[in-house]
Amino acid sequence: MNLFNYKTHAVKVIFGKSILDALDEELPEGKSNIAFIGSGRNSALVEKIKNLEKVGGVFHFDKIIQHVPQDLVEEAGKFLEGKEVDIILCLGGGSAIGLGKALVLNSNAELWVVPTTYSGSEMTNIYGISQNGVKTVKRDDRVHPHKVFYDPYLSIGMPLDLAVPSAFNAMAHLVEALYSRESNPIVNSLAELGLKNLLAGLRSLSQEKVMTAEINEKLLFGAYIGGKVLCEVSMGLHHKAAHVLGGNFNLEHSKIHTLLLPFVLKYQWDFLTEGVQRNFQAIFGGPLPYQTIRELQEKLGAGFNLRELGLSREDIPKAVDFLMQMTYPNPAPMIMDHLILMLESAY
Ligand SMILES: NC(=O)C1=CN([C@@H]2O[C@H](COP(=O)(O)OP(=O)(O)OC[C@H]3O[C@@H](n4cnc5c(N)ncnc54)[C@H](O)[C@@H]3O)[C@@H](O)[C@H]2O)C=CC1
Ligand SMILES: O=C(O)/C=C\C(=O)CC(=O)O
Repeated sequence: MNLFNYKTHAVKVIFGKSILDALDEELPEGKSNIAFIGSGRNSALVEKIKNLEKVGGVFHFDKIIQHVPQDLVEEAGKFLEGKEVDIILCLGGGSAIGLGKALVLNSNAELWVVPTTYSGSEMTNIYGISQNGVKTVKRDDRVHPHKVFYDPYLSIGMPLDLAVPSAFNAMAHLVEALYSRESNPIVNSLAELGLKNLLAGLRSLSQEKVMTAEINEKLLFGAYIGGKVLCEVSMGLHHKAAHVLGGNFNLEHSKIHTLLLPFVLKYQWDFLTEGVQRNFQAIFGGPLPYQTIRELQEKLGAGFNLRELGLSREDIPKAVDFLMQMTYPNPAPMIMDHLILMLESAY
């Protein structure tokens, strides 16, 4: 008998329906006022939402900045002051969703999310706000979205240099869930399912070289499960390293996740149990899954290195210092020289 704890969150997921049809069905009777958080790229859609029968007013805040600066939260808060908002509707990537999460902390509105990348933030109770160059990441169940809408046609025009790294960001959540100390049979099965969908989507993309609704559906499904497991179990070295390199050295979020993924999995490999190794091998279809991942990244034009992402070589020991100061469960021991070697090879 396996003994485990499993905490999950109440959220309604509407997968595969056009966002306008889905909103029409999900909005309560009467007239709802909506705070729409999403970039100006969505103005045409906002006009269509305004025309839905069950919509009262739509207040569109269109300034989105990665890592959610505190000043931006205050600016958006002022914009919404005095407006009776029933629903905060975020449409965009992790940055738009992050701003919506910060706003819902001071609001009685429900948080509804339409993700257009694969960050997975729409399925988590995690939020981050940055101030004076420092990003603070917390968990709070009040920021977990109430409803999530996945519309594969909406983000079909996503450029591949955004889609590919973002899909590897989702893969990182699933990979770390598979070896998380808190994992359990439910999270394990979910992680396998998510990885199979992401791999199928990425392999099709590497052949077809163009995003289709079918590929986007697979990637969105993998991202949905990726966000869910990110919320449900603790993450290890990979996420801490991405947090340090992204937050403290300002490297782009999804690209740093992409780069770290094979290097960190290699670092962990010998410390994974045989059962976990076999699980990875079965999912990725080869003896060394970290190699399979890197080869797939190269085929997709995402075989990045730390130098081109903007880190200077002298910053490697500084980054490792930050990592050594953090405490978190991880399969492989944190050994300073080994971590430096890992980042040197990623450089
Ligand atoms: N709280 C959580 O659970 C999580 C939070 N995050 C946070 O989310 C942020 C990163 O989110 P990402 O989604 O990677 O990037 P992002 O939200 O910063 O978007 C990157 C760029 O792509 C554009 N974009 C978004 N969707 C598009 C589409 N379909 N077509 C064309 N352009 C599009 C955006 O306007 C932006 O310019 C980071 O701050 C990260 O820390 C990421 C994962 C989980
Ligand atoms: O940094 C945040 O806003 C919160 C969590 C994440 O970004 C998770 C991740 O590293 O993808």
